[in-house]
Amino acid sequence: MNRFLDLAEFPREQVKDLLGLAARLQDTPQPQALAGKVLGLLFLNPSLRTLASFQSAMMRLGGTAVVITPGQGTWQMETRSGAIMNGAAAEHVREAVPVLASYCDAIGIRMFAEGRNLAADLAETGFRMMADLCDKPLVNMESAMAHPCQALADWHTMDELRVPDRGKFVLSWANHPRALPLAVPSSTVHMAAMRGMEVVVLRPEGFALPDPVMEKARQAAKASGGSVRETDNRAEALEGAHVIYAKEWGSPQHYGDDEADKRLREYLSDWCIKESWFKVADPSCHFMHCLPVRRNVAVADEVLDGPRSVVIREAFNRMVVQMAVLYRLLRG
Ligand SMILES: CC(=O)N[C@@H](CCCN)C(=O)O
Ligand SMILES: NC(=O)OP(=O)(O)O
Repeated sequence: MNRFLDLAEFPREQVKDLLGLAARLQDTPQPQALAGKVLGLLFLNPSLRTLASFQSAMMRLGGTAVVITPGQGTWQMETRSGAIMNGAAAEHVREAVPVLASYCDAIGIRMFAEGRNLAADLAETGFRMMADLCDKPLVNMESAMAHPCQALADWHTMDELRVPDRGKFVLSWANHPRALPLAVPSSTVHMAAMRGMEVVVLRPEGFALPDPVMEKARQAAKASGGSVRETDNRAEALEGAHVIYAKEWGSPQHYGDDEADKRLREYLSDWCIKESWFKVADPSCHFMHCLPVRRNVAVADEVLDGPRSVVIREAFNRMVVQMAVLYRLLRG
């Protein structure tokens, strides 16, 4: 394994192997496994979990991490091809990425969707360009359409909680003041399908996930024996759910049109997940969210502070599974 860009690039057995390694590293620390290794982390967007969990994962395995945050102590970076660089950016990623890679044994890159052209973001044009600049093992720390480290951590979290492999997984749209990217919902729906679950995407009209995202998840479900469907019928979706996973995302129909997206959500303030949503769910039902989350807009305090919420465990498991990813990338 020399790239970790999308769970879809790995057969199910290899993902299971990574999860097994993560569990072993959790039980039996290996503080020298990556001694002398250097990980470079390039953040073109903000982070708490990804930043801190990669640094701590690397340190727990005896390695070290270099963090680059353009514009905050580092030169602002240009990403566009052919740009005339007479603005704020002093350096282009065409130089910055290979320079960083030359100091490091592996690189992580975070580069969110541009959010203007859906087809370009679906094709991962930005992240592909960055990946082509890097000749070292590479980790996707969230691109336009994928957040594989989050997906792997969420799979591990469900295994720990003994959520049935064939359990019902509801990915519910949640409200947010602005249109958020499709990376997490896309990766999440695919991960749950790959795990073999009965996946239901619950979302209001206008927020259906793009066809290629649903099709990719359906292919994964076909291989695993799971299923994927979408609905706007809340009661039917939540009935018997083993997991309710909340995520905010922008309307694919109005991609790049913030005003139209905003008008659509004027009437959607009741898409704030409350305890009452769990009434018809399975009694064991867990609540998941990748964080960060806006309290009482996307999810009510009573859910985040209640016993169903496993959001802190999910965040902790980012460090656990990333130790396995780094181990495989740097030691094989
Ligand atoms: C608030 C926000 O921008 N959320 C980002 C990051 C989520 C986790 N990395 C998103 O929705 O993709
Ligand atoms: N879940 C997640 O990736 O969080 P950050 O954006 O804080 O890294």
